[in-house]
Amino acid sequence: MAAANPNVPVSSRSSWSSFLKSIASFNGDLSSLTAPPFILSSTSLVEYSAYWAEHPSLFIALAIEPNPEKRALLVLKWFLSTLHQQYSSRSEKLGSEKKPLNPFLGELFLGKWGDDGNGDTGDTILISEQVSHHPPATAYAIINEKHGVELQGYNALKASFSGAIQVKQFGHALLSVTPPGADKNKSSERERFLITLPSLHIESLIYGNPFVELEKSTRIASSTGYISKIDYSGKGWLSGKKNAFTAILYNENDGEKNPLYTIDGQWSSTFTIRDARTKKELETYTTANMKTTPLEVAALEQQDAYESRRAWHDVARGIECGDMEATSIAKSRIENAQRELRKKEKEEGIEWERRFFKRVDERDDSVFMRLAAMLDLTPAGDGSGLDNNDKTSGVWRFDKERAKDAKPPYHKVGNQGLGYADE
Ligand SMILES: CC(C)CCC[C@@H](C)[C@H]1CC[C@H]2[C@@H]3CC=C4C[C@@H](O)CC[C@]4(C)[C@H]3CC[C@]12C
Repeated sequence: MAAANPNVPVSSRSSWSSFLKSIASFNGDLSSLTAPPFILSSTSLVEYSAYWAEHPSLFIALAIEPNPEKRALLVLKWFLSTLHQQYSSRSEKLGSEKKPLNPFLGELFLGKWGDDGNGDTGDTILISEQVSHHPPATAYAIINEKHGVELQGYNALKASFSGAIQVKQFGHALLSVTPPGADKNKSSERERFLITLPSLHIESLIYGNPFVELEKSTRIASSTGYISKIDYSGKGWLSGKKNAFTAILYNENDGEKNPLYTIDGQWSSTFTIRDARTKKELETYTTANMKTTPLEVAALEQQDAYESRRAWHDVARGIECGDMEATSIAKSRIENAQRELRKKEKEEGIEWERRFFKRVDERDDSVFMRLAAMLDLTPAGDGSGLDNNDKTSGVWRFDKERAKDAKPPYHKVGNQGLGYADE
């Protein structure tokens, strides 16, 4: 079937067939799959953290709303608005999902979104770091100082094959908002949200134009007592449409049988928000109407050696020119250097020091524990997290101290610590 596939370039048809065969027996390590060049992306997975805030005005809108119920709704709306960017922007732009570069330990992706012209957004900064290589785990922090909004999280994947590539995400995101009038420096005055990550699978692989479909659910709990439940379904399911979902928002005291708001539609195109009490339609959100704000990243020559685009530059160029030999030489250079570093660390009995994140025992965070309990999630009890510690190499939190003096652009974070062009 794949051999006659119009989505696969003629020169790649036989390699696509063997790729499909290799998937059927793969061991769950997505990075070990040798995919044909036309499906390779020159972007590293560490960049994907940016999808959380490509609409800065929706991100900061949370902090401007004084009513906690409405704030919870804005959080849900913002979360839903990120799904299009996270999961379908690549297939829309490039014609299919692509296989990203597998980040190396310590790889960084740093940038900022400036004011997006939709009001007084201020700067929103992004720090993304590969905190583990075996297993691969990425951590990120997205911070808008001006409005006191901060998102942080980490994620890792577990893949398997059963007719389709199935991917379960481990990890979670934590959002912290300063409501109007609250002091952003007092943690007791900040409102916090715990966000779980959806599972997904890859569709249309045999036709050569793979795309992501979300599965199962996302739950969001807020420290003011609101819970959102988003249930995903795809083409073969109830609504019959791809990328479909239904969501409810309720107060924990009322229970999910008494929702305050409902939202349904397709996360990749349009969805409708309704007041569940009056059944009144409040808003129809259309992804196509939402322009993304470009992330500003330092020029290559100003970047640190560990910054993703600089580190992968030669590999990316090889992929873009379809020069697989140059790609593989450049890739081996990175892999060998990493192997050397790991060897040296082992000899010295030390561990690679993460630049912006640290491992924590989340049981020390009582608000987090309450949010987890609201969603019926329990840590393993050994400090290994809500999510299997083996899969994420620990519970990762942003270490503000380490980033304290940092202001964008984060040039030259290298071995000199956090330094700037103007330093
Ligand atoms: C396209 C086929 C041939 C290869 C398989 C590529 C795999 C590795 C790709 C396809 C879609 C990708 C996912 C798409 C979106 C996200 C959300 C982001 O916040 C974390 C990474 C995550 C979860 C990606 C992980 C890697 C992924 C699962």
